[in-house]
Amino acid sequence: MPHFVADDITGVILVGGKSRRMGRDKAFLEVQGKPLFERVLDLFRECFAQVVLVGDRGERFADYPVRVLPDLIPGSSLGGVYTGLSGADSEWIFVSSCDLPFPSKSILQHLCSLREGFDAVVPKTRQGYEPLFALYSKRCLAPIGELLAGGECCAYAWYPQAKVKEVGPEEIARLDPAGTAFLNLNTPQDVVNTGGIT
Ligand SMILES: Nc1nc2c(ncn2[C@@H]2O[C@H](COP(=O)(O)OP(=O)(O)OP(=O)(O)O)[C@@H](O)[C@H]2O)c(=O)[nH]1
Repeated sequence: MPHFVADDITGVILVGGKSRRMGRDKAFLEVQGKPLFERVLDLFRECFAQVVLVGDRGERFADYPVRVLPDLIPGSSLGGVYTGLSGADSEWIFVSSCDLPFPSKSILQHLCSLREGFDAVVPKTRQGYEPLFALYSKRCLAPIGELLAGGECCAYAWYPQAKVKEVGPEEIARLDPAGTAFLNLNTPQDVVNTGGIT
């Protein structure tokens, strides 16, 4: 029997977007011999009973036995969160972007343990919110949908309309002493800076 962190949460990996700064599809950028999105996929499969990808050009993932949901509202990562929430069978989803080389299981577990009484659980480091490695319930659909319908796509502009639990910098630092959990790769220089990446 697998020991999931939670079998009532769907893991949602965002694989849309343009990868303009990277100049090539970030999802398939290899880190230590494995495509970036697959590193998150492996973690999510270990943690959650269901995992889906959200993004366009689903045929890119034909070799993987995973469901791909096309964006309902294309053009932003928040639209991807909205699609994940709409399409998931479960009340809760855990969202990750596909460009985190070192997604943290400790942070994931901690966030999941705090959801009781909240609509979303979101890390907040000294750099600000990390909405693309966070937990959302379907109660977030309405405020996110309203924001997107108004043409806005700021990932956290809807927080005042929901009960959002913030997990602050001290807690995050304790769970991620190396400080790599939210490192994401946006440019070829980011890849060089990270080192050890082929
Ligand atoms: N499903 C979906 N995911 C998206 C969309 N835009 C961005 N993402 C995802 O959100 C995460 C962060 O993406 P960004 O780095 O902000 O944007 P990007 O378009 O991938 O890259 P740039 O073109 O360089 O800004 C990545 O996992 C992307 O795959 C979108 O419109 N739909």
